[in-house]
Amino acid sequence: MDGYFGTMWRFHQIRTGFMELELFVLPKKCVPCNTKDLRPMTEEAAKHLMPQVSEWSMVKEDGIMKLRRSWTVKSFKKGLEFFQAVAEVAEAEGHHPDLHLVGWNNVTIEIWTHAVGGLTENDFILANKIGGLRLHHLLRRKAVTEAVVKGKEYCGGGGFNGSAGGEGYCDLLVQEMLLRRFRDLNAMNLFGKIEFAPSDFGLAKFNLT
Ligand SMILES: C[C@H](O)[C@H](O)[C@H]1CNC2=NC(N)=NC(=O)C2=N1
Repeated sequence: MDGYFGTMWRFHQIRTGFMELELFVLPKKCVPCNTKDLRPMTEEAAKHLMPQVSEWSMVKEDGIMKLRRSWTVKSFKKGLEFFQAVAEVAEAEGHHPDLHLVGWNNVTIEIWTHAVGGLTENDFILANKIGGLRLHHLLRRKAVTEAVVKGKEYCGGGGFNGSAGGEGYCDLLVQEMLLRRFRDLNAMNLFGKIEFAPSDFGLAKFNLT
């Protein structure tokens, strides 16, 4: 059964046995912010949609709800390149984020609908499109550091060496945890693909391609 939630949401109610699954499908395109009777969504409605933009957080400042996400870029100039890529998307959507570049390499983007002083579907659409940009070449390779740290944590004495890859000794349970973590990092598509080759005698190798 399909239904509509608010002006633009379409969701499918899929009866899977006893459970009713509601999948919210983001509309493809922003609407002009001066569309008649466009109004800010409630905090409840916004929370319902946050799983669609899982890498973003929802914040409230001076009573205004916004979507926020941060990255660390390789350099100041790469930060501006990052903004340029975001600007292309924003211009195409006719909907614009607030861009912050502080401490030369810390990027934060906030998205909200100024015309209504809160969140609308446009903000979620734009967040999704920004999240879909392949910008890992501009970003500091936190993922590997994180994976290395995780590796060290998980592997105790063994640990990993090298930032663009490495190997370490860890038991199969730890390998399973690392595999899941690397899958999450790869799914975020923020950095190069991390190949993680667990082996059955505890030698876990990973490489950032
Ligand atoms: C008419 C056009 O939709 C408006 O000027 C747009 C431009 N971009 C915008 N971007 C955002 N984030 N909020 C707005 O209200 C907005 N208004």
